[in-house]
Amino acid sequence: MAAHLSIRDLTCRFGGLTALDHVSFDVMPGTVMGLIGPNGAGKSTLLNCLCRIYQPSEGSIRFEDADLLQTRAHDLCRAGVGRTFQNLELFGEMTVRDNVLVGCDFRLGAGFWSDLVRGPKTRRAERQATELVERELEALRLAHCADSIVSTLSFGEQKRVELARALVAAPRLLLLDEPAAGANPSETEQLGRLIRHLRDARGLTILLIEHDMSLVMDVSDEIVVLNHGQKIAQGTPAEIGTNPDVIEAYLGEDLEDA
Ligand SMILES: Nc1ncnc2c1ncn2[C@@H]1O[C@H](COP(=O)(O)OP(=O)(O)OP(=O)(O)O)[C@@H](O)[C@H]1O
Repeated sequence: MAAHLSIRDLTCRFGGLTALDHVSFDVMPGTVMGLIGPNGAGKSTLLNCLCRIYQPSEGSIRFEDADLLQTRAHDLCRAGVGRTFQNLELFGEMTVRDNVLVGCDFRLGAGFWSDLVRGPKTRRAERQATELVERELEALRLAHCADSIVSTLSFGEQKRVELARALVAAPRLLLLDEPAAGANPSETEQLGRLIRHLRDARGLTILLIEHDMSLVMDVSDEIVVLNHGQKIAQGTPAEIGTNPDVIEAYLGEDLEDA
């Protein structure tokens, strides 16, 4: 089976600092790849290269048939790549429903002239968007608070709003940037179930960047470990949990208990 996401020799330098050093790995369709590493390992840099925020110095990133390095940041959604953010990037004073509706923007635009006069195409697109949003709110157990102002919700609910907004755009690759940061243990457990559901029921390919080792070990099919910008290991959670190089890199953190 061909890889869904293929990263080859990805290298990113900031002046004299090599934040990513010839990192290569593949993510297979419909699997969860965990990306871990101690602070400063290069995880965010890799995500920023994927999201076209940083321009790597060398290497390639292919997703399906596309060269992602030729894709502009604002076209990633159209290319099938969705993401959530480490620090929630929501419109705090808007309702849950309106926040999620924002995610439909590219998918259902009817065109400038139709939108201007609110023609039939635009009205059809609006109906479709409403249906999509309601479906996603239901799926993510947010229907009960659809009309609530986002900033009044719990942290876990806000995380689900962000996820719903990414999902209405029907991504095929989902990038999750520390989704468990700030979540309590029960929210993290729910998140794990949700990630597995997105993989198993929707067939999404997921790249999960996460510090919470219990979540990564729980949901990942495979894990890539970075340290000082280099890939030091790749394998199943069981292999990674007992890998001496990984344990060495995480000295002080108990991987086996995670
Ligand atoms: N825009 C930048 N300019 C200069 N250096 C940067 C920049 N972004 C990241 N770095 C450096 O690159 C290295 C990797 O950082 P990065 O944020 O990718 O690590 P990380 O694994 O995400 O760490 P953390 O888990 O702490 O978020 C660090 O030494 C960091 O200081």
